[in-house]
Amino acid sequence: MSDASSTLVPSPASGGLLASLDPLLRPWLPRQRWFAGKGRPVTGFTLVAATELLPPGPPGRPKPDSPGLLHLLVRAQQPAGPGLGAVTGPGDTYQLLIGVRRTLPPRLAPALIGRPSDGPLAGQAVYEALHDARLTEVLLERLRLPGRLGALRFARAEQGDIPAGQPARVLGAEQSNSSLVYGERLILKLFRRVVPGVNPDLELPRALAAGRSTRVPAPLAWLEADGGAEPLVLGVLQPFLRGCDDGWELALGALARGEDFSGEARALGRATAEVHAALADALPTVTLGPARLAALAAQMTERLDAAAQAVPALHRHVPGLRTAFEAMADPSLAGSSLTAQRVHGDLHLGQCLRGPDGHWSLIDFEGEPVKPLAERRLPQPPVRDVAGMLRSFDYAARSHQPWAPEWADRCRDAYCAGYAEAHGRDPRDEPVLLRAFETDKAVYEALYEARHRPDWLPVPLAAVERLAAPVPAGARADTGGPLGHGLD
Ligand SMILES: Nc1ncnc2c1ncn2[C@@H]1O[C@H](COP(=O)(O)OP(=O)(O)O)[C@@H](O)[C@H]1O
Ligand SMILES: O=P(O)(O)O[C@H]1O[C@H](CO)[C@@H](O[C@H]2O[C@H](CO)[C@@H](O)[C@H](O)[C@H]2O)[C@H](O)[C@H]1O
Repeated sequence: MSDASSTLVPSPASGGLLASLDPLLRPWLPRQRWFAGKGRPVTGFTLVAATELLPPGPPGRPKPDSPGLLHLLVRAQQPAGPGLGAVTGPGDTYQLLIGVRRTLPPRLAPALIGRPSDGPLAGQAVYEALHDARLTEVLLERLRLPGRLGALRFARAEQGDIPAGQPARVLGAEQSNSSLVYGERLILKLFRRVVPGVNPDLELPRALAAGRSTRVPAPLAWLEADGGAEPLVLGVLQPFLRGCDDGWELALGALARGEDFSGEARALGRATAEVHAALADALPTVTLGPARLAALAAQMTERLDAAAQAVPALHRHVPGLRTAFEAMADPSLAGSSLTAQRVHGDLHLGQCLRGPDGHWSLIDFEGEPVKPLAERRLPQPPVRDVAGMLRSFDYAARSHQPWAPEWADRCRDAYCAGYAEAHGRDPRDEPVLLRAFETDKAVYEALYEARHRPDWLPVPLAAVERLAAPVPAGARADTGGPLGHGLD
């Protein structure tokens, strides 16, 4: 363990701090859902930055035991794992919000991280601050007032109210990050694993807001830290879309009731196409000629090979899956060029929220969390998002007992039809591309599930089996064709 700072200046309060937190954080961090380095031991921590957002009150007076709020950026040292990609190499940086109290009220007991035995916080309760209403209020107040504090910078959008005094609740634990909902009016997403550079989850919603898109909540404020050449985006505050249902829950509900979901799938296709059109208007597009398409195919093959090292069940499918990427690299099959633009990057049913009026919004533009930031920000063929949604209908159908393949086929078709209505291009007319992107996504999912939810691994593996089968020439990607479930 070392307290050496990197490019960020630790506050004076940080001396010896990390050494005393180390024994607490080592077992606690890997248990967190958002911890990206699962499966490898944490061998130590380096302090990147420590900022006191609220100094703890002195015990006794004026208020007995008022809490302190400490903002920490810590680098967790881990041995690199095989095939796990750059972002989970040694030294991912995590954002922690730490509450400190001498006496922990019983309601905060589940948030306890531990009590350091030495150092500046010796004997005090150190806990996850997001569960303490007093501390989440401090965070909101900071976001209302732009400015700097230590390594942190608070910024506000030119437009949009941020109401004060909103009580916060922590959103459910099944997230790659952590979110606080303030008074059912605002939602603050706090990124957990943070990297320097422009974060697409701030960049794209801001660009869409500037273009007056109604499909994405506009950022109201954000929090960054100095990160050398480029800042680290730590959190984004947005309006909370009240009374929304997410597409995943709605799809599972429809399945459970034996209901068709193709009307919603069609509306989702339209919403996706609208967001794509707005992104293409707002941000640069590029043409991918044969060489760039071949390079893209090569990257997908590399990802496949790396994933197969980490997920042995993928091994026997590698030759079949490679054919999907080879076909994409072949201009006679895939066409000689296509347009790439900024896309969502990790679109699935859980990222789609339907309002009480039936209007669909898209959220979470962070991209696939395991990919390096630079890669997530590259223009991509929009079919990447389409493929993500097609996979999601398949996921929903597979998580239903009994498996409902026709339900998924209808949704997949309707989604593409809706997309075509709003965009003018039907994704099913590009079966080679669609198969390549669906394959790339299923491979990503296999890696994701192996790492985070091993019980779910059979879901992407079933798709892998289907996608590894050779495609007859001239086939169209519809429910009766090679991308449908007929081959399962
Ligand atoms: N603006 C919003 N309004 C309402 N709910 C939201 C909003 N943004 C996010 N959510 C809810 O928060 C959950 C997690 O948000 P998300 O951005 O997907 O975080 P993560 O990247 O950690 O998964 C979503 O599934 C959704 O239920
Ligand atoms: O929402 P996140 O940004 O955290 O995305 C990650 O987690 C998702 C699961 O929560 C994962 O999505 C996969 O499972 C979904 C069902 O839970 C399914 O609808 C998606 O199609 C499937 O990809 C996503 O891949 C991952 O990046």
